[in-house]
Amino acid sequence: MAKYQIVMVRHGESEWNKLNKFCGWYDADLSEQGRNEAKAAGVALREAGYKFDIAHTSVLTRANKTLDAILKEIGQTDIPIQKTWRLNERHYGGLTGLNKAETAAKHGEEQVQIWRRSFDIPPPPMEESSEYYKIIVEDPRYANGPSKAEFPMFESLKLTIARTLPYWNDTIVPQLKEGKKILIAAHGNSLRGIVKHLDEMSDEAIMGLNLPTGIPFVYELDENFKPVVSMKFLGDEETVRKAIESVAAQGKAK
Ligand SMILES: O=C(O)[C@H](O)COP(=O)(O)O
Repeated sequence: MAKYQIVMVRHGESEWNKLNKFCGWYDADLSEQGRNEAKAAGVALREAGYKFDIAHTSVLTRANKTLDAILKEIGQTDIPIQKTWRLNERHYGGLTGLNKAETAAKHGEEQVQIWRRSFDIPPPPMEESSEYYKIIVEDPRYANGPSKAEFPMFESLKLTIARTLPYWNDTIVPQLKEGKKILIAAHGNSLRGIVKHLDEMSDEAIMGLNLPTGIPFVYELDENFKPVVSMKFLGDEETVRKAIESVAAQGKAK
């Protein structure tokens, strides 16, 4: 029997999703479509009657704004919001800012698929000479963490999970145990990490999972935090399928 329930949502389309660029820790804003998706996510949650006690999000604007739009739509802008770098998108290293289709044309679709979806093969590191290096490393939102030693220059999904899971275990699970109703607004790969953990997906199986932007999904968990209901999307099947396929297709050479 389900004891706990938690809702998660990947941010709406960002300006860099729209341009099909590897984004990672670059702080791209929502696109107009992304703002609409965030609002629609709020409408879906409102219509399904969801209410929350607390929300968690990354320190990146696209996730924060998605959360704000949802809370506005469900009339809950006053609930506590906890922001953490641990829910950030994976750091895309030296790929940050590159167009995914152009990268596939240059290095091959297979290589891009490995960079995007392999469990433990990381992208190349972000060099200090990158135009994004300082913008990210010196961003004041990281003043309280990650520490210099923890600050990533690239991340595989495995490395992403290694910094996301402690937050799940030490912050989110205790709140669920207290009976809190929780919403997480985060990113494709930080959420894939949580999904992999909850559904005990193999390193191979997780490669096939793409999360759509802006469509909330629900987990119902038993007393041992094992899913009774897994990844139930609040959207019609066809819309969800198409949104997932379009994320998967981002790595195809045109
Ligand atoms: O950081 C990014 O580029 C995306 O938000 C996630 O990208 P991916 O689907 O290529 O992993």
